[in-house]
Amino acid sequence: MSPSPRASKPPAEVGADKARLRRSLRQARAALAPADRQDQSAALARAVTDHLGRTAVLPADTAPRPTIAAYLGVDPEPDTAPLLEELHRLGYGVAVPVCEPGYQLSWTAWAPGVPLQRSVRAPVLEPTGPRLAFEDLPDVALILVPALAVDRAGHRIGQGGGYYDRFLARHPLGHADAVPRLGVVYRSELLPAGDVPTEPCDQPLPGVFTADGLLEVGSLGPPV
Ligand SMILES: Nc1nc2c(c(=O)[nH]1)N(C=O)[C@@H](CNc1ccc(C(=O)N[C@@H](CCC(=O)O)C(=O)O)cc1)CN2
Ligand SMILES: Nc1ncnc2c1ncn2[C@@H]1O[C@H](COP(=O)(O)OP(=O)(O)OP(=O)(O)O)[C@@H](O)[C@H]1O
Repeated sequence: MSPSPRASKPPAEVGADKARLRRSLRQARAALAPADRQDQSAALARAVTDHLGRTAVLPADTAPRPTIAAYLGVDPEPDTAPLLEELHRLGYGVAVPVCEPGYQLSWTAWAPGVPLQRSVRAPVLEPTGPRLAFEDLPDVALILVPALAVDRAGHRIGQGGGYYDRFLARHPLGHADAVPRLGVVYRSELLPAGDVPTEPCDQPLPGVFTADGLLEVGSLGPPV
């Protein structure tokens, strides 16, 4: 009997499919005009802060606002600097990831002007300040997840380290302690459902921000 088209592929084949898709997504991302990237980054910042304004249960004015677990976008990723600055201005705590051995993430506080250094493990910038376990961040309201693309089923493909899959697997969606997590991509990186190859360890996202706003997976349109 021939395998059904929906039968799961061997892991090595999925890995090769992901590597191919990553290559073409990186090329397409690098080919976006800088002005387009900048416009979309500004619109992404508005999309995230609009969403928080609608959904966050804000404590009294005197209390600190919750923490947003964000990241520092590195060219040609969406530039998250305008977003991080606005979150800080609004009084949110902002934390960004630090790459640790074994593809683990720790977290460190970000504020405008904090000293940054290039990670020894990945081509990203990280604040030099004290590192915290995620569990020690105060009151995290949202995890913003970097991605090269997200499909309309909520499947994400990232840079290939598996950092976020490992991290999110510690607080899987549906568990009582799961913190909301939403992807961040350029418009062209929101793909038809099924276009992102998946492995069992991939952590799905319940939604994704583009420059057009938040798309929740339940409302991402008909299956393709
Ligand atoms: N801004 C940002 N920070 C992040 C992530 C991210 O995706 N974006 N990560 C998300 O997990 C972690 C870092 N992981 C990364 C792993 C690899 C590459 C990367 O670009 N690697 C190679 C490509 C190698 C190849 O061609 O296969 C490179 O040097 O270009 C980037 C980030 C934590 N911090
Ligand atoms: N929970 C996990 N435990 C062990 N290995 C894992 C886990 N999650 C992912 N991996 C492994 O990490 C590698 C990279 O995973 P994947 O291709 O999904 O990366 P990615 O999501 O694109 O990267 P990133 O999260 O760093 O942006 C794969 O070999 C995958 O099997």
